[in-house]
Order: sequence, then structure tokens, then C-alpha cells
Amino acid sequence: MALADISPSHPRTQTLPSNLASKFATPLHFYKNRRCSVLPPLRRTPGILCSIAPNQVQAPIAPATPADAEKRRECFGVFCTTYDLKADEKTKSWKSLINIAVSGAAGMISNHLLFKLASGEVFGSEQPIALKLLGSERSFQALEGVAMELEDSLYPLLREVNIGIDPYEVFQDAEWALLIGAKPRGPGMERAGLLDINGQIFAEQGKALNAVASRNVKVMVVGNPCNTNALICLKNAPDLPAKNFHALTRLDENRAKCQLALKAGVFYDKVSNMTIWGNHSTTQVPDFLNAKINGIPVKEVITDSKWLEEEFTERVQKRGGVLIQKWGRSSAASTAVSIVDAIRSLITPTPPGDWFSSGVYTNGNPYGIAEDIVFSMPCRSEGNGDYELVKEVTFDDYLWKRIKKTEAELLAEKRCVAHLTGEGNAFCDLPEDTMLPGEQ
Ligand SMILES: NC(=O)C1=CN([C@@H]2O[C@H](COP(=O)(O)OP(=O)(O)OC[C@H]3O[C@@H](n4cnc5c(N)ncnc54)[C@H](OP(=O)(O)O)[C@@H]3O)[C@@H](O)[C@H]2O)C=CC1
Ligand SMILES: O=C([O-])CC(=O)C(=O)O
Repeated sequence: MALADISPSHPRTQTLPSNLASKFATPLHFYKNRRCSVLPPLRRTPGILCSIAPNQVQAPIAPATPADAEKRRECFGVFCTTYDLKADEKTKSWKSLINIAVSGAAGMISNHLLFKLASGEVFGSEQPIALKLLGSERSFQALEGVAMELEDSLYPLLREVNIGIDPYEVFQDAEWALLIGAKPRGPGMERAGLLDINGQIFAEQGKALNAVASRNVKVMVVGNPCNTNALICLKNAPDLPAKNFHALTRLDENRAKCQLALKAGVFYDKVSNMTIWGNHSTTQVPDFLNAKINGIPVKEVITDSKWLEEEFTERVQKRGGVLIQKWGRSSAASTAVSIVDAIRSLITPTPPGDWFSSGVYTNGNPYGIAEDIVFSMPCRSEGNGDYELVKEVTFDDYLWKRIKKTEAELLAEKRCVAHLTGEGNAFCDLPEDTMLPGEQ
């Protein structure tokens, strides 16, 4: 039986700024890690038998000596140990490993999301994963803390954890890129300033994805302003399909379903066909014309049009801000849940007749929405990671007027970031009331 190669397979040489290099004793700050799994009780032998990679046969190895440990300090703690995969019956049915990159990995949303990903709740109980976590100089120690918590969670499906600060390293071969990291808007900061600062992050990350990610990588942009960040990202990744870029509006969909359920006095699983149109901002349009409760059009169940047009709509648009007032910080747990929902909607077939919302590239859309922006629209998937836009939706004057308003806002945001999308000089004429859901 072949012995495991316990040295790191590819030590990632990464040039760190001198202040960081001296800050961290470890010379390499990009870890190629290996994940352990504890054998099922019946097959357990003394000690822990684990694996290094799918389909690689490993023998149990002796515990590391201090000298070995010194040599292998590129690995992160327990991930340095190798294990016997063959002895673990349950891994025989596993699919091949997928690479998932997450930016802003030391932030609040990621702190919920990473553990959901590692548990198997997102990609399934037979899907081993590698997590590639992108942080920054600011967050590097926190990122090490995140990796330690992942270690201590003993997730069998988590086979690798890498942490790094260079997107060209971290996004290597990524099949999913969950782009969460972004600077929050601070007091006195103009929206145009936020668009510029965050836009630069997403321009760089788009370039990195273009250079090193899987050619079919699915990109989910969460960091705000997420629609325009997604547009910047896809424009900087011309070799990747624009269709694969999403801006997260699933949280808005979930919020809208919850409010309709509350009003109708039903549980929220009875609400379907909920579209959020447009921008993840306070101009977003929660579509009560096409949504259904128990399969019946919402307007037949909730006949109070004034409530639907005014209260419901504003409640969904501003839900993030109300939550910040209560919590003192923006939605993190429910955002992580909605990222899970958004991914699962792409990898499982959409229930017949239903759809889900995602901010996607508008080119070729059947509704007459302006081309070349990222706009939340109704989507359906066969469960293969791809999606189609839903054609069976209707519009009335109210809905269309609102859609035009959120479209105008996105077109203005686009003009504001022209320098980042390769479309010339930026000209910022944003509407006065352009606000994120979390702003009040
Ligand atoms: N689309 C949606 O539905 C929602 C989107 N959001 C957005 O998601 C993003 C992340 O939220 P959350 O996890 O709560 O935020 P946190 O502040 O907890 O984490 C954000 C991470 O962004 C990174 N970051 C990148 N650039 C900067 C910068 N210039 N200044 C400061 N931090 C930076 C930081 O990590 P590092 O230092 O490692 O880069 C930080 O850890 C925000 O943009 C938020 O507005 C939030 C809720 C819903
Ligand atoms: O505005 C924010 O940062 C939070 C946000 O997007 C939301 O709660 O929908």
C-alpha cells in the first residue's frame, strides 16, 4: 500500500507585504490543507483514519515528530495529518471534490455560511468540498481563527481548507466563487465613493477569476452594491460566460415571502412564484402580481391593494435597515441562508410551475429590460448549475413603472463605474434616493 505524501503538495509561494511577513512566523500564508474524517463507529480502528484526496489510497501514518511538523508548517493544524480513505466505506459513493472560493471569509455572513457549506447542507451529503478562503492583510489572523473553527468542527466532507490574500491564488480552479467581502458604507461616504471602492475590489476579482478559475465557475456576488459589483466582475472576466454571474437577491425574495405569509396568515412555504425585480436596493420591486399563495394569485388572497402597493413593498425594500436598527449590524445569518437557497436553486431542479429570483445579466431577456446590466429576474433551473429566465409573467402599469425606476437606478450606477467596466469615463448622476436595503 502506498504511503501518503505528507508534504504539502504545492506550497503556494506568495509574496506578502513586509509588515505582514514579519507579523506571521509562518513563511507561507497560503495553506494547502487536508481534511480528516472519523471512521463510522463500526469500522473504527484505534486512532483516526482519514484521507488526503478522493481516490487516493493512503495508509495510516505515524504521528508527526516536531521536525516533521516544522517541515510541514504550511498545513493548517489537523489538516496536515493524512488518513486512510480506503478504510472509510462511506466515501466510496462520494462525488469528486469541488472547489469553493469565498471572499470576505472572516466576515459575519461567511461565519454562518462556511459551516453550512462544510456540513453538506448545501451541496449534499456525498459531495466533498475544498474551501478556498480569501481574506486580506486586515483580516488574516481572523481568517486563521475561521480555519481553526473549521478544524474543530470535524466535518467529514471538508477535505481541504486554504486561506490566502491573493485572489489569483485563492480562485485557482474555483467552481463556485461566493464573493461576500466588500467595504461597508461608512458615515458621510457618498454612494459614488462606495461604488468606486467596492467596484475596484470586484474588478480585480473578476480579472483573477478570468485568469485562474474553472471555465464554468458560478459566481455569486453578495458584497454591496451587489448588482453593479456583479456587472463589474463579469466585465472584467470576458473569457467566462456572463450568464454565470449572479447578484444575490434571494434574501429579498425570502423576506417578501415571509411578509406575504404573515399577512395571509399562512406558513411561508405556501408562498411561491415570488420575483424580486431589479436592484438589491430600496428601489427593488417585490412582485405581488405574479406571486401565489397556495397556488392562487396573491391579489386574490390579499385584496388590500393599498397594503400590497405601499406597506408590503416598502417593508421588503427596507427590511435590511429595520434589522440593522434592531441588531446593530446587518443581516448575516439570514443572508447566509439565502446564499444556500440561491446555490441550491441552481443545483436542484426548480419545482414545476415555480421559480426563484436572482440578479443576472440582462442580455437577451424577454421582458424588454435594458440590456447590459445585472437585474434581478425570475429564473428556473434544471439543477445543472444553469438557469433560464421565466417567460410566463405578466406586467401591469404599477409593476412596469416600478421596474423602470429600478432599471434607471442600475443604469445610473453603471455610468458611475464606467471606468471599471472598460466603458470610458465615469459620470455619476445617481438618483438622490439610491440606497441599500440596510440604509435608512
Ligand atoms: N446581497 C445581499 O442580500 C446582502 C449583502 N450584504 C453585503 O455583504 C457584504 C458583507 O457583509 P458582512 O459579512 O456582514 O460584512 P463584514 O463587515 O462582517 O465582512 C465584510 C468583509 O469584507 C471585507 N472587506 C473587503 N474590502 C474591505 C474594505 N475596503 N474595508 C473593510 N472590509 C473590507 C472584510 O474582509 P477582508 O478584510 O478579509 O477583505 C470583511 O471581513 C457587505 O457588502 C454587505 O452590505 C449584506 C446583507 C445582504
Ligand atoms: O445594506 C446592507 O448592507 C444590508 C443588506 O444588503 C440587506 O440587509 O439586504
